Amino acid sequence: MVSSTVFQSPRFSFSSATKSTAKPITTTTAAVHFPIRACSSTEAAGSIKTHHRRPADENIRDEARRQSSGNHHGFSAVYVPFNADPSSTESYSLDEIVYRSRSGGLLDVSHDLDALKKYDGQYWRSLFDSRVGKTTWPYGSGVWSKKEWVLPEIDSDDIVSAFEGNSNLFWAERFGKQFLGMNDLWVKHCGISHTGSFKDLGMTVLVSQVNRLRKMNRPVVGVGCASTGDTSAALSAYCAAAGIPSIVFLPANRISIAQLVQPIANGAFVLSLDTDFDGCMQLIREVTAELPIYLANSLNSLRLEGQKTAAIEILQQFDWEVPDWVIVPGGNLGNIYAFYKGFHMCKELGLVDRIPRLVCAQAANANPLYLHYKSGWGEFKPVKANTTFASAIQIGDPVSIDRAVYALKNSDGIVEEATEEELMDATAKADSTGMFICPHTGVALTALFKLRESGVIRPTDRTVVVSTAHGLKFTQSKIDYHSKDIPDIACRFANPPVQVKADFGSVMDVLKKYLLSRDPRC
Ligand SMILES: Cc1ncc(COP(=O)(O)O)c(C=O)c1O
Ligand SMILES: N[C@@H](CCOP(=O)(O)O)C(=O)O
Repeated sequence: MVSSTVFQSPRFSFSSATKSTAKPITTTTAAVHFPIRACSSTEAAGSIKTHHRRPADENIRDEARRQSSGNHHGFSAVYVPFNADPSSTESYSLDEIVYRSRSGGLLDVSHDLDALKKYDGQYWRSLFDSRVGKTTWPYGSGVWSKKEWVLPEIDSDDIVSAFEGNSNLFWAERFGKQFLGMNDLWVKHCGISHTGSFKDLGMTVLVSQVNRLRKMNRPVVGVGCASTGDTSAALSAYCAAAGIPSIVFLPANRISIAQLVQPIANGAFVLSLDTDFDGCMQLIREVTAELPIYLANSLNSLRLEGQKTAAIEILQQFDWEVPDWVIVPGGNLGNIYAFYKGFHMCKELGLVDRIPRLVCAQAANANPLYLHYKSGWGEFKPVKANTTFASAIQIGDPVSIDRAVYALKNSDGIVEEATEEELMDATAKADSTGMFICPHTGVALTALFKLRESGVIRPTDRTVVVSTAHGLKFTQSKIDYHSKDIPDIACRFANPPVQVKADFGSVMDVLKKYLLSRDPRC
């Protein structure tokens, strides 16, 4: 007999290749200068075997410092107004503390592409491939393995990293076949990461730059963010690792316990505010304009430099073949632009010859981008975001709206939405095939279901769904679903535990019934 009371049972503790003519970049691996040329990854791996272990009293940061060859290649980046008129000359050093352009618009980190183009696509592919899976500082990180494209001028010694990135690209074989008739469906597990979400990719870059600014005696006493949970978790962890004070503004009672406890445990100064995320965002912007607190939300374009590496990684994991679709759940809308930027840079610099079509997926309860798209990109109107199980994207007035629109227009993109029932059903279906995804990934999967049903995405299209956070951060939503404890939602795929008397006969009866129901011959 199935009963929701079994969730109190102690057994179910639910209740609680062309060679470049330019001089090669010298990168350090284990103990020697390792000139990376346009070589295959096998060649690179072969060289590693000859390396000696570093001296016992030296750590990997010391080793990188000793071997540092500096940035002799002239790679550089500056802030420029986002989507600026080509005639604009406005730009700022990344060592300035600036989040907005003179006209109040967004900024973008602009790389010296001419310098990067001195090396061809094969060169960059080989360089990036040669760094995967190593422990060399800082290239062991999936973000810093692309350092020349991220923050080319930062000293490796200033980098704060947990060797984030290099996340699993999972072939969703059974889910794709059973529910979607798809053969080439993949999930990029960005949530399998240091603090359990893709925010680590951006935060390693932002906190590293803050570390550099503080060493330069710039007025940065702490770093602050507004958060629906994941940004604050990443910020507090990276700041704690570097000994930098972090301050987080959280909307009271709107984030999961697992997310709340992360900044608390990492020693952040946590303000729980009686407002929603948009209210917190407004407050942190006002506060960072007055106090020496550096803004860590994705309004700060530094973050997106790290996040864009997930797109590069996807290409790399497909051996530099381009997928047809990439689906990303969207809230404050920095990430969809970060993906666009990563793909676009790879095309611009000759690593690939096209970019995938992007889909941004929103919860119907917090869908300002979807409404904007449906209006034919008319006038953008923020909304009051309602409660959603996808709580990290409960955002009504996204700061990166202009970036998202740009990314979608330039990738022949689509915006979809998911109701609460759709996103929870999609999550349960995915989990039933061995995943354990967060509700935001459920939003992205719902978009995929809809685009498959309408025939826009074809059965053979290579499709990547970006999973943005670890499912373990959102267990309460799964408990509610599998308890069938959600008003107005049928919870059709719930799988509650069965309460059964602790005697052999009762257990056998239940098991026989179950096995019969599962026997394909019956
Ligand atoms: C788990 C999760 N998924 C998706 C998003 C959306 O990312 P973005 O705000 O960059 O659109 C966020 C944060 O907003 C998040 O925390
Ligand atoms: N989901 C985010 C919301 C803030 O987004 P950000 O990318 O602008 O920091 C969070 O986890 O706080």
